[in-house]
Amino acid sequence: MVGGPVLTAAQMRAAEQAAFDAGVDDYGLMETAGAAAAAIIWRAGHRRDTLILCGPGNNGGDGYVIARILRDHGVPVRVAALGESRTPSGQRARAAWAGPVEDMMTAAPATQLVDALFGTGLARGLDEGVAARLCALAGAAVLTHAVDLPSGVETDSGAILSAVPQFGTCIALGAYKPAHLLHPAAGVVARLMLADIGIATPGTVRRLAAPKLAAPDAGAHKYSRGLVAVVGGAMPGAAALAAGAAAHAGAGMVRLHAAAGQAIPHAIVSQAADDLTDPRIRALLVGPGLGRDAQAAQRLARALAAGHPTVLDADALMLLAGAIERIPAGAILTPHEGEFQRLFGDLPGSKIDRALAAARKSGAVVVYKGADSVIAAPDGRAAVARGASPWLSTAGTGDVLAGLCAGRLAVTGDPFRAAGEAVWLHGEAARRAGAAFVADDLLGALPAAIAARL
Ligand SMILES: NC(=O)C1=CN([C@@H]2O[C@H](COP(=O)(O)OP(=O)(O)OC[C@H]3O[C@@H](n4cnc5c(N)ncnc54)[C@H](O)[C@@H]3O)[C@@H](O)[C@H]2O)[C@@H](O)CC1
Ligand SMILES: Nc1ncnc2c1ncn2[C@@H]1O[C@H](COP(=O)(O)OP(=O)(O)O)[C@@H](O)[C@H]1O
Ligand SMILES: [K+]
Repeated sequence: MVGGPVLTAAQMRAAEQAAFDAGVDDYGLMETAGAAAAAIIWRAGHRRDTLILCGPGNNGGDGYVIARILRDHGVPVRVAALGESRTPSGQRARAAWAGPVEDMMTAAPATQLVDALFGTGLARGLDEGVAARLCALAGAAVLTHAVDLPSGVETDSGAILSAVPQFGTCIALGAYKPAHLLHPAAGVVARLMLADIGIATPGTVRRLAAPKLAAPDAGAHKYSRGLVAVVGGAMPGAAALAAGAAAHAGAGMVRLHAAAGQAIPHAIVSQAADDLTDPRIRALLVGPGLGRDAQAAQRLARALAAGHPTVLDADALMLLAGAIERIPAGAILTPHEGEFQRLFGDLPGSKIDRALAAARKSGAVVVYKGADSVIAAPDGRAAVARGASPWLSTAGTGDVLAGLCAGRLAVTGDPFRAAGEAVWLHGEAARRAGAAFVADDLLGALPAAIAARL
């Protein structure tokens, strides 16, 4: 479920320093990084004429290494710099290129553009003229690659500090950085590649990867696979969507506690009374369509008192604003931006930092939703999803996600794992549903999304 590590600029520098302290050669590491990036660019572009933009730091140094290697492969390469190289490794790489270096502001465009202007050392936005030139050269190219990061994005927050063009590929060196996964920066890159540079990059924040799921074993029965209880409320459709998602997510049985007579899938057991005492309940979901009146507050209180592993979404989160101490330890919370703000206020740092702080404060696994969903656990683990379909921005998809969380929680008993699997399945179902789907369509796409991970 967890993929490659996600390191901030400071953590990446520390990882490099640890490698240097252990005897790795400074310039050798740049050669390794440049070679890894060059291999990816060569596979994409072969002998297309190429312009490599090199900045003054080590990102530029990578660019000179890439230029030399591509030239050795017979690629017609030109290099254009933004000033002199200021780091010892960058200077050495430039000397080893031993070819002409044009001025970036006047260099002619090429079919393939490589951006090696700035990476993790970017301190402020590019000067307006430089950013405009980068955009013009990228716009004139057919293939575009950003080395480590697109120049102009803030490594740790994913903010865009100056105009950045769209890149076909970004080659993350050694580890992902938050800007590879967090919006708006994540949106300027179509394809993200991780290049191994041979150093250890330890970290508890990872990219969310495809999970490995298991089919029920031969002796399974509906209760052994997990009973999910969904507490419905004022808006019956929301709880019905969530119950359907929980059933498709692998739970053996789903009970929907809602007023009788509403349309729900036949597989869902409807029960009018809120009898939540059944000890076989492995996950309880409350929030979608609950409402926020006194009756809703009462039903929430009963659900929390039942003491089952709990998923809290939507109205339940709004009702708990100002009372996060009522959130049971080990629960899963699935707030969107508005709900997150109401629950936790204005926390500092990146979306990853905020999700981690919220998980620590609440003692719950927090699924901080959006185009870049962050799943954070109180113990400091986090997984960041990239590339969710923007078609998910339609009513009811959050209810489906909450149901998936409950279903996976019933199956696995592990809130962090369950939340990660749910976010991945939700994203995969959306990808399979294509364009212009509605929340109900996600349910139909779930079996194939699950089958693909068995
Ligand atoms: N430390 C290492 O040996 C390695 C570093 N690597 C590369 O090095 C990059 C980091 O290198 P650096 O720390 O040198 O940083 P960068 O190459 O990202 O740029 C830093 C330089 O640009 C200047 N600068 C920052 N923002 C500017 C702006 N808006 N306009 C003009 N100048 C600006 C800084 O003062 C500094 O001189 C990584 O992203 C990666 O590409 C890789 O080669 C792997 C090995
Ligand atoms: N622009 C977007 N791109 C990708 N995913 C999105 C986008 N907007 C919303 N989502 C996802 O869609 C779901 C919406 O949930 P939510 O806001 O609770 O909606 P609702 O309450 O209507 O179900 C979340 O899983 C969220 O991560
Ligand atoms: K770059």
